[in-house]
Amino acid sequence: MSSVIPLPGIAAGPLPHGAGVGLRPLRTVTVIGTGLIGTSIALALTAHGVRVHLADRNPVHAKAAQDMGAGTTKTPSHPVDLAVIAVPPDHVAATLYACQQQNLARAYTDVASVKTKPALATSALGCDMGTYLGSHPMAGRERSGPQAAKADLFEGRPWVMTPDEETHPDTLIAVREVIALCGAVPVVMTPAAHDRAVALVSHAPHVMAALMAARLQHADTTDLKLTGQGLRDVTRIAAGHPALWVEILAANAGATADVLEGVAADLEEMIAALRMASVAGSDACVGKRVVIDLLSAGQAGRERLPGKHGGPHTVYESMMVHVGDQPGELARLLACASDAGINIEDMAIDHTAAPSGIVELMVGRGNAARLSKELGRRGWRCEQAAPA
Ligand SMILES: NC(=O)C1=CN([C@@H]2O[C@H](COP(=O)(O)OP(=O)(O)OC[C@H]3O[C@@H](n4cnc5c(N)ncnc54)[C@H](O)[C@@H]3O)[C@@H](O)[C@H]2O)C=CC1
Ligand SMILES: O=C(O)C(=O)Cc1ccc(O)cc1
Repeated sequence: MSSVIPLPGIAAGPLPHGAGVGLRPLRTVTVIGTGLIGTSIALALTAHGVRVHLADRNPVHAKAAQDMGAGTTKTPSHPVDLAVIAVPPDHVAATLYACQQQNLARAYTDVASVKTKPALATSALGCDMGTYLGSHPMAGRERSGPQAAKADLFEGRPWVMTPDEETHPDTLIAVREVIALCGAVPVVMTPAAHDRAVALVSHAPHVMAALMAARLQHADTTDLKLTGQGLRDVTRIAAGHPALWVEILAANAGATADVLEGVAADLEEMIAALRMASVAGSDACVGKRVVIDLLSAGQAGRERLPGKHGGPHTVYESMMVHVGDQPGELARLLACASDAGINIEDMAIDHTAAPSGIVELMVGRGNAARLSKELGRRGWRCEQAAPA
C-alpha cells in the first residue's frame, strides 16, 4: 500500500492512534451513485476481487454499470465493509445519513470535489462521524455517466482524505485500501486546505475553460475550421456537466472567486496593455513590455506544474510526425520508436490536419534528432519542434 504523502504547506497528520491494528482486507463495497466516478471505482475494485454492490437513484445507471462488469445491482444481505458515496456534492450528507440509518456499511466515504460543505452538512444532520471519512480522487473526465467510466482512471493520481480526531482508525484503513486498490496515491489534508487547493487547480480553471469556450458558441463556422490543438487543450474541461459543476462551484464559491479575482485583475491589465501595444509611439513599447511580463508569468507558472508521476516538470524535446488516417498507423509509429530503443515520454494528437493527423512525440533530451533519423529511415515524415 502506498504511504500517505503530505503536500507542501498543507497540514498533513500522522494516522490516528491505532490505525493499522486489526487490518482486514476489503471484501465487500457498496457504491452509491454509479456515474463516471462511482463506476470507475467499482470497476477497479471488482478487478481486484472485491464484491461490489451498485446503487443509483437512476436504475438505468446502476444496470449499465452492472453490464460493464462493475458489480451487482443486488442489495447486500449484510453490512458491507465500506460504502462509497459518489453522488453530486449537495446529495452527500442526506445519502450518508440514509445509509447510516440502514446500517448499510461498517465505514463510509464520499468522493465529492469539495470537502468543507459536505463535512458541515453531515455533522449538522447528526451523522456518525467516526465511520465517515471524506475523500476526493483528483482524477476525472469531462464526460459523465457510467459509460464514461474507466478502471484505470485513478492510476497514479492523488486521492485526498480529510480525517479528523473523530475518524475511527478502521474507517481510515478501509478508505486507504480503496485508494490503494484504485492505484491512487493517498494525501491527507484538512477540508479547508483541500478546498483552497482545488479552487486553484480545478475549480477556477473550469470556469476559465467554460468562459473561453463560450466565446465560440456563436462564432463563424469557417473561423472554427482553423482550430488547432491549443484551443482544444484550453477548453477541454468546459464540456463537463453544468448541473454537477454548479454544485461544485457553489460549494467552493469563496475560494474560487478569490482565484478568479486575481485572474480578472491580470486580464484587465492585459486588455489595457494590448490596446496600448496596438497604437504607434512610445505607448506601444510600454504596452508590449506589460504583455511580455504577463505572458512570462504564465510561462513561469506552467513550469511549476508537476511532471510525469508527480515528479518535477521536465523539459522534453518534441517532434511532429505526419500519420496517415489508416487503422494501425499509430501503433506502427510507436512500434518504430520502440524498435529504435527510444522511450516516448508523452504524446499529443492533432486531428485537425485532415485527412492525415499530426502526432507530437515528446522524448528525453538528446533523443529527438536520433528518433527523427530512425523514423525518417522507416519512411515517416517528421519535423523536430521547439522544446515542449
Ligand atoms: N466528474 C469528475 O471529473 C469528478 C467528480 N468527482 C465527484 O464525484 C461525484 C460524482 O460525480 P460524477 O461521477 O462525475 O457524476 P455523474 O453525473 O457521472 O454520476 C453521478 C451519479 O449519481 C447519481 N445520483 C445523483 N443523486 C443521487 C442520489 N441522491 N442517490 C443515488 N444516486 C444519485 C446519478 O444518477 C448519477 O448516476 C461528485 O460529487 C463529483 O463532485 C470527483 C472527482 C472527479
Ligand atoms: O478532466 C480533468 O482534467 C479534471 O481535472 C477532472 C476533474 C474534475 C473534477 C474533480 O473534482 C477532479 C478532477
